[in-house]
Amino acid sequence: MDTLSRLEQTIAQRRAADPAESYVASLHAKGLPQIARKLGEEGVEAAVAVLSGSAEELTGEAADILFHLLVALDARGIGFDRVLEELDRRDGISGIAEKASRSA
Ligand SMILES: N=c1c2ncn([C@@H]3O[C@H](COP(=O)(O)OP(=O)(O)OP(=O)(O)O)[C@@H](O)[C@H]3O)c2ncn1[C@@H]1O[C@H](COP(=O)(O)O)[C@@H](O)[C@H]1O
Repeated sequence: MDTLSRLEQTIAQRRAADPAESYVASLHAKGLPQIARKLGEEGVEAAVAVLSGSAEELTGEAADILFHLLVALDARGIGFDRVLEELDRRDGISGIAEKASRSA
């Protein structure tokens, strides 16, 4: 099993754990707004690391954002396979051409 699939499974298992013992459960206990807030925070931290962080710092922030994205998707009942399907659907469609087709 690949790393993201394993993490997705772990997150789903930890959702209903004791919030005192599980960070995933503690996020759920605080609710969707907190899950969304953490994802936003991690996004900003990753963006800052792109501009001024070391390779190590950016790697850590990238891991944080993937973790918090998986927690958010799980909270909304959306499997990561759906995201991968969407990326597969976009495969070979230039972002420039796609944008132009929207304004046509
Ligand atoms: N990959 C992660 C992971 N990445 C980051 N984090 C946590 O995410 C939090 C990041 O938030 P911050 O850096 O903002 O730190 P903070 O200020 O302490 O956080 P808040 O109190 O603001 O939420 C930290 O507490 C990290 O420990 C993670 N927590 C858990 N996992 C995975 O999830 C699994 C289940 O974790 P538990 O639910 O804790 O058992 C673990 O086995 C890991 O595989």
